[in-house]
Amino acid sequence: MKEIMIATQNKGKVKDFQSLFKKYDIKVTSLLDLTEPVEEVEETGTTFEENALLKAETIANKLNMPVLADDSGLEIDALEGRPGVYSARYAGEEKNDQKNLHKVLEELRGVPEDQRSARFVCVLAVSRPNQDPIIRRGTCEGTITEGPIGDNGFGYDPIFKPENSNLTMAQLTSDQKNLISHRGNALKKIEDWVKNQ
Ligand SMILES: O=P(O)(O)OP(=O)(O)OP(=O)(O)OC[C@H]1O[C@@H](n2cnc3c(O)ncnc32)[C@H](O)[C@@H]1O
Ligand SMILES: [Mg+2]
Repeated sequence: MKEIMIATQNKGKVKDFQSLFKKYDIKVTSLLDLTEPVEEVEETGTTFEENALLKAETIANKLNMPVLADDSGLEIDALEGRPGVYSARYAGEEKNDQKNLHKVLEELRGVPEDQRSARFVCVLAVSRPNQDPIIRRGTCEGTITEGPIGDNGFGYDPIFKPENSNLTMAQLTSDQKNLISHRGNALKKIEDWVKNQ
């Protein structure tokens, strides 16, 4: 079976990719599968594109093989785009999903529904030896709920209601999420590369 290495340490992303890659018959491996753990790549960029490329290139050079990286986050209009590229560490260095989403809810307290618009963003970067990288962005528009609902997914899924849905992302199955998600939309744009693996 073909394999793709994803330069991530995030279990939620790995699960999303496992279900996204099912139809291509591709096995997903990630940094969590390596016998010798690699140090986390410092995300020093100010854009999703910069950080995705940084993660892909660093790990591709280290492992000397093609690598796919994902940099993603939540942009909230009422917060001028925050948490944005800082989504993973919004409430502190320890990267706690619960603390992050409660910080967002607190900051949006009292903001009416029609001003709670937001989008998930996912930038995928492919780095491969001796070839130019591929960088593509996918988004998913929606609104922020007033409290967390649902147990599926990860990160900000329990407080994000995709447009045209009465359910939060955390109430969808992983297949339902992937059909409409930022990650699914970005992956469609690199499908040619995926099929050639
Ligand atoms: O860098 P890697 O190792 O891939 O893992 P990470 O968790 O640090 O990932 P990012 O730097 O890309 O930060 C993205 C954060 O945005 C949030 N996020 C991204 N995709 C999401 C999704 O599909 N559902 C909910 N939250 C998501 C979540 O909080 C992530 O921790
Ligand atoms: Mg990260």
